[in-house]
Amino acid sequence: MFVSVPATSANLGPGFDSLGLAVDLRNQVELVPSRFFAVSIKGEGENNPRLKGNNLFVSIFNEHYRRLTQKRQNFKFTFYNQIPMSRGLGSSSAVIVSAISCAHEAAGVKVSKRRILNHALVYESHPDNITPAVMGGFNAAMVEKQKVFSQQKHLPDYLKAVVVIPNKPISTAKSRTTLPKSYSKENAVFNLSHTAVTVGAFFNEDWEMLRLATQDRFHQKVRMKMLPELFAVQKMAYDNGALMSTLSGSGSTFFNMVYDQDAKMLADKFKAEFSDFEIKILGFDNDGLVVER
Ligand SMILES: Nc1ncnc2c1ncn2[C@@H]1O[C@H](COP(=O)(O)OP(=O)(O)OP(=O)(O)O)[C@@H](O)[C@H]1O
Ligand SMILES: N[C@@H](CCO)C(=O)O
Repeated sequence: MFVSVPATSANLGPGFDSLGLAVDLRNQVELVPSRFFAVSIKGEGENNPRLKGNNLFVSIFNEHYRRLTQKRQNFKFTFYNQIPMSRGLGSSSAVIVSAISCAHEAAGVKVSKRRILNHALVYESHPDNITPAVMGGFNAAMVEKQKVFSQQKHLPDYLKAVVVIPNKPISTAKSRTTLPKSYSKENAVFNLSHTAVTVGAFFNEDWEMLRLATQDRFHQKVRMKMLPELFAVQKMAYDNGALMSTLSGSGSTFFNMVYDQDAKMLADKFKAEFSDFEIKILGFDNDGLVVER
């Protein structure tokens, strides 16, 4: 059995802890019952010995498998990872969502995507990455009484993401501690109004509106100062036709959305200027969590 989950870009500028979308880059895990516990990793993380032991996936999987079956059973897990770790592309959400889904599959218990999402909230308290990871597409999400409520919009093929992935990781947990404890009314109204128009622009496919609407006053500047080249990345994106250019999650990746025909030109400019960073052109993912039995 295979379970796969896409990478995600969260916040999308002003929509802190609420907005996110899924891109076409996946972590896949294969699960086979086995006499002995075994982990094999291909791709991202394959040289990280910490991931071979009791990693985040295995601990969440075991917790749910035991809850569902009251049994202990060994499995062989093979991970095919494409999502870079701690770079703001939702690697932790992909792991959390795939572990919960795999545990239900292995236990033979049917489960809806909505229920998986609500379980995922226990491990990641903000819903902006886990929601597109499960549902695919663009999502606006909120939490009420420990449940996620969200609205989804599929994204068209004629839009592409050009992602700039720095060689430096940023831990979400650590980066959240650097954010202000409170915001002025003026800045709160700024982010609230820009988030509202961003959501409207996605739903109405008014892509040109995103340039103005996706500005933020809550988190981006503070975080970008940790890697000041990101200011130049954002300027280059806007100078070369980007529809939006935002810090992806807590960083360090920068997410740039463009029309298909502008993607290669922008990617080439980034490659020429930021040779230490990885540049990828990605489509959007409208499927979210996929299980293949
Ligand atoms: N493939 C993986 N296998 C096991 N654990 C992983 C994997 N990918 C990520 N993790 C865990 O998630 C942590 C990274 O989570 P973090 O929230 O800091 O980054 P992110 O999810 O990539 O970024 P963001 O939340 O900003 O999108 C890693 O330190 C590791 O514990
Ligand atoms: N909304 C989260 C996304 C990263 O997981 C943050 O900005 O910290």
